[in-house]
Amino acid sequence: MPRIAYFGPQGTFTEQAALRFGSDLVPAETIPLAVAAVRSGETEFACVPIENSVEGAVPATLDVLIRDTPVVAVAETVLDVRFSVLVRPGTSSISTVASHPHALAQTREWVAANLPGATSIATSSTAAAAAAVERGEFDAAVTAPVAINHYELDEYATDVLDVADARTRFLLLRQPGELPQPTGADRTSVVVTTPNRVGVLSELLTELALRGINLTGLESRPTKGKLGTYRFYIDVEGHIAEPRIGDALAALHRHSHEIRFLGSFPKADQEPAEAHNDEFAAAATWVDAVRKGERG
Ligand SMILES: O=C(O)C(=O)C[C@]1(C(=O)O)C=C[C@@H](O)C=C1
Repeated sequence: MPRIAYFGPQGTFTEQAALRFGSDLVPAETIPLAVAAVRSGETEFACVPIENSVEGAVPATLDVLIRDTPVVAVAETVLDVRFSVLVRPGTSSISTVASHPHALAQTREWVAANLPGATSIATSSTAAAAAAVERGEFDAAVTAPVAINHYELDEYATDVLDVADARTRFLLLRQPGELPQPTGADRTSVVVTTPNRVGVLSELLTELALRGINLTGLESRPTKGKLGTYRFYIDVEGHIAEPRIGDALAALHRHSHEIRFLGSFPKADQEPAEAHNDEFAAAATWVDAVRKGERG
């Protein structure tokens, strides 16, 4: 049974996501530590959050994907996000509310309306906030609903959320190896650093558009070097095994200083991509025949 390091401690949303991939779970205190477990070979996989429909990309995950030796995503899953507010039994007044910054951001209006005057405090994860409340450090924690099973706390409120239908997407990462088979509904992810000149980003995107490739995500993060220099994280529909995707990635390689492949894997929604692969295959067959002098 492969071991999966996950962004913990026990009771995080990420633990819920990781349980969809396996049951031999190893909690890590931070996202970098979860990924470090894969890089060192301590676990085969790591499960980490990558983006939330309300708060956007998870910067800690973007940053760790580009550091050190490569890791690639082999699967993803999407969880509906709904928070619980947990308190120590007998709590009568709440003046501090702790949670992961993404969770605090998604419940800001609820906290302002229901716990006026309470101070929000950021913790490393939602479950770390529950543990801190249990220890008496804060009055309340904004957590995943499953956290109630792991900590000696009471539910003060459930189904807490400012924006309905919030979702978080999680990746299952491992060291590079054999790629998952294409399914017809895949996502491919790369990160590139480009030369700093006019139009370079539009050139990258044009390479995708010309091949009928649907962009599903574009994020930038500072290179942490010179001010104003960025890396671009590009997600597209399709699998590197498809000629048009392979061709587009080769074009991105030509346009960039650095490129790192972050995986081709089945999309959680399994909605087939509009691939036009038959047209690309027919065109390649025609070029091949022309080269051989068999067609005009
Ligand atoms: O702290 C957790 O429970 C997590 O799994 C992290 C995380 C996130 O990074 O966005 C996951 C889902 C929620 O949006 C809030 C926090």
